[in-house]
Amino acid sequence: MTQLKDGIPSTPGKFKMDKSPYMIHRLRWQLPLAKLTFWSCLFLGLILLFFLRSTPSSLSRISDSNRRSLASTWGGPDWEKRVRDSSRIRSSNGMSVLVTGAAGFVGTHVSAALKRRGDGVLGLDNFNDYYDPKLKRSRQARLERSGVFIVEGDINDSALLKKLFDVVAFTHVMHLAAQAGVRYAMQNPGSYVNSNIAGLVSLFEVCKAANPQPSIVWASSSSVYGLNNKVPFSERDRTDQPASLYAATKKAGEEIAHTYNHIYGLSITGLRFFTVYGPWGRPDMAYFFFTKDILKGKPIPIFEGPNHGTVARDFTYIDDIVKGCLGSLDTAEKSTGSGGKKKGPAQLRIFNLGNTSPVPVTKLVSILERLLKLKANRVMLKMPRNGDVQFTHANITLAQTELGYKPTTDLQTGLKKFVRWYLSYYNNSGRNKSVE
Ligand SMILES: O=C(O)[C@H]1O[C@H](OP(=O)(O)OP(=O)(O)OC[C@H]2O[C@@H](n3ccc(=O)[nH]c3=O)[C@H](O)[C@@H]2O)[C@H](O)[C@@H](O)[C@@H]1O
Repeated sequence: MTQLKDGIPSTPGKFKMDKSPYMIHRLRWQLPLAKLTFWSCLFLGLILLFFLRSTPSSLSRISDSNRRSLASTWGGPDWEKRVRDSSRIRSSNGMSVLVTGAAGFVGTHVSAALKRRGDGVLGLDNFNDYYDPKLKRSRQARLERSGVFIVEGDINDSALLKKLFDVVAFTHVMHLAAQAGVRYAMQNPGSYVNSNIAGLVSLFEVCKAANPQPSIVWASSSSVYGLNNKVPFSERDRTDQPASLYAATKKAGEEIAHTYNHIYGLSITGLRFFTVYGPWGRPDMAYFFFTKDILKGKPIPIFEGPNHGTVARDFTYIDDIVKGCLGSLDTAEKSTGSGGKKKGPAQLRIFNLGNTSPVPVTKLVSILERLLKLKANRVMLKMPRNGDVQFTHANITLAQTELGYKPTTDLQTGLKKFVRWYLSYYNNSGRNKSVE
């Protein structure tokens, strides 16, 4: 590209006069053939340059992430032993669970909880840099101390997934690997398609072919309710008006789950998480970066709806979500297929996992101010049209009945635990101070 750029003549003024069709006509006949060929090549080159430059940057980002995943190494007797040891069940009636996205926020908590109660747990994570990978490495170190091995690899790597199922007959898959974040979908759409659609299909393909087939629980999102304004959101409400590409990929995931259940007899449970927060959380989420910016004295952009309308979220504490995930795994029926063939109807479920108590974002900031003993520099902004919805509110009756799901942590209590963790993680440990 640089070469083409460098090839632009230093006297581009010559081209300016070409605006007149008459001049073009005259030049075509007057210039020697060689000159004409030269200018034609240059013109074509410029078109090519323009085309290359206008290619969405997201595509180059996809290939970046592919390159990263290709760089991952796996295999060999030592590696297989670690995989087997980590997946070994240590309690009666325990399960052997492959947790994708194990170095992520929800993945790390679910993996730890499963391990604590004696289930076999193997993590899988590609450690991408959507947010600071150092935080993911810290979560990994914690999990490793409790005996959970995280395989470094991508859910789009079918060979790796097949290998994992060759080494271990997983009874369950907890699929939490995804490209998260509502607003980032406008910057990097390809990443959402790559992880939330292609990655999901890649995982289902391997699960469907496995013998025995595992039962699958996976993370959908409250964002599938999109522009639905019937509150509280019930699983029966319409979900065909997503407000972001992120939501659309999660909704697509729900439909893809239906087909794999229908054709191959895979037992699949989708969980619609409602704005999960807590210790070891995601730095891209508002409660996390508000905390960071209040501490730094930086402005806090707070979105408001039309006519200064309140923007609110059904913030749900991580420990409650973990209980919902474990309840889903525990009540998941077996898949009915084997070797890629369906033998009978299989379970297909969707649950809301929320807190049933929406809180305005302004209130979230007030709680943080009290906990941090600092005044936030609030900047009220009209909610940008970048995928956000004005409010979320879960009806959790179904999860209550079927999973025994009962959230117990209010936002004040949950944020207190988050702030305590945040201060100890970033302030007390010098090695983490650089985290942005
Ligand atoms: O419930 C979900 O399914 C989704 O929850 C969150 O999405 P969101 O609720 O938008 O969470 P945040 O990005 O933390 O935003 C929380 C609230 O703060 C507001 N906000 C965000 C950013 C900002 O600069 N200012 C601001 O007021 C948002 O409008 C929203 O009401 C997660 O980021 C998604 O990955 C997840 O799927």
